[in-house]
Amino acid sequence: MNFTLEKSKVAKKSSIQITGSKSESNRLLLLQALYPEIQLNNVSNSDDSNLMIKALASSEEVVDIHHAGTAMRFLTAYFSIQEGRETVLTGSKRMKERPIKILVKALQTLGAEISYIENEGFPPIKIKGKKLLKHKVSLNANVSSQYISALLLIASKLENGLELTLEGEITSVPYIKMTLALLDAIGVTSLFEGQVISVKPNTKKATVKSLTVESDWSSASYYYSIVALSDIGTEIRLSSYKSNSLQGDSVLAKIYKHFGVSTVFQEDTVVLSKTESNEIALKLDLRSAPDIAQTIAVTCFALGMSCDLTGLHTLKIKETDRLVALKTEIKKLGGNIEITDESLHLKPSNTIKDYVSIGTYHDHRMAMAFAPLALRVPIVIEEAMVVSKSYPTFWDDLESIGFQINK
Ligand SMILES: O=C(O)C1=C[C@@H](OP(=O)(O)O)[C@@H](O)[C@H](O)C1
Ligand SMILES: C=C(OP(=O)(O)O)C(=O)O
Repeated sequence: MNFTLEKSKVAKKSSIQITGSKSESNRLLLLQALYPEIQLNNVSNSDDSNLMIKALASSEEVVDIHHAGTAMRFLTAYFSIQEGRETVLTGSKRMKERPIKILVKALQTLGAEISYIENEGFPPIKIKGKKLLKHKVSLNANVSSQYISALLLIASKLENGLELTLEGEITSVPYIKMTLALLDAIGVTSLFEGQVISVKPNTKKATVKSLTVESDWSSASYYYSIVALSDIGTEIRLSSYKSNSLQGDSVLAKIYKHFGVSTVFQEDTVVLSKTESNEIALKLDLRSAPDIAQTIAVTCFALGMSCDLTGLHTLKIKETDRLVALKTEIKKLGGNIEITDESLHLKPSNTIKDYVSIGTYHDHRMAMAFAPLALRVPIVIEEAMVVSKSYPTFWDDLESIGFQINK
């Protein structure tokens, strides 16, 4: 269903409760399957986390994880060590286009039995779970960090642990560090030095009984954009966040200073407020925070700023080719935008066309990144419920702060 967002204005002060990080939740859900004594609080209510919960509880042969990339990658590793179990792991049409060969090859090197059902290198795959006896493997680290996290998550349950050698430039590094920090939190020892990560085997129980997931910073990005496009003095409070986050997207606090958004932590609440800003151009390398590229590009466009974003090589294999999708939709709005295989360049423009119908391409972040434009012009968001992949209550939350949405 398409939603029309009339030109809106947000309340001067408002509060939003976002649920747990999808990335932290999907890691911890897998770790909970390996260490059942762990209890989790504030787990993400996203479709992707619900699919992860369902998949881990399923005893069916076919497990369908729809659009959930982390679930696809993490479960490939998980089912590889479920001795005696045969699983077919499949997903949506787009999932069948998202590469998985680097991970499958690494698992096969460790001894896993995995075969391709349709196209070599892509889901669906058939996994015969068994004990993996090898512990050393090298893999290309420049395509997706999810392959590395997947291996690290099962590493402590391998007989000799794991020694991973990362080849090439390591992409999305904070997500790898998040995985290692969560392993550390349950008592698993690891070391990340240069291009090598090693994880010790662990036959003991987890050293903690319960863990609380921090709320999702990628979801917070849309409120950063909303505050950036609002009047000076506008304030939005988001809970439950930490200043020492494991999520790389918490770099938003630093980045949005360029747009006049200040971030203050008050206990577990983060307070965003709009202040003066005179910046007219932004240059950023986003290889550590790819999921906020769409939000930032749209904020710059709305503010009539020029922007050069680099380090975007992973965007082509996400829910859609996000570089092409951004170019197509920003051009429809009247923007002057160019892209390469790893970058995006936006020239300043001072008009935005109204009632443009924004295509979302089965990508939650296309819908959410363009929504703040309703603070400038009326806009239509196609297939608006795609947001449920990471943030099911997004539209209700936007209405609660003043957005006028015709559903
Ligand atoms: O490990 C994770 O939770 C994620 C890693 C990133 O993927 P890449 O490493 O493929 O860039 C990110 O884009 C994705 O949304 C979540
Ligand atoms: C890329 C994303 O998710 P995934 O790779 O897990 O599908 C995302 O949430 O932006």
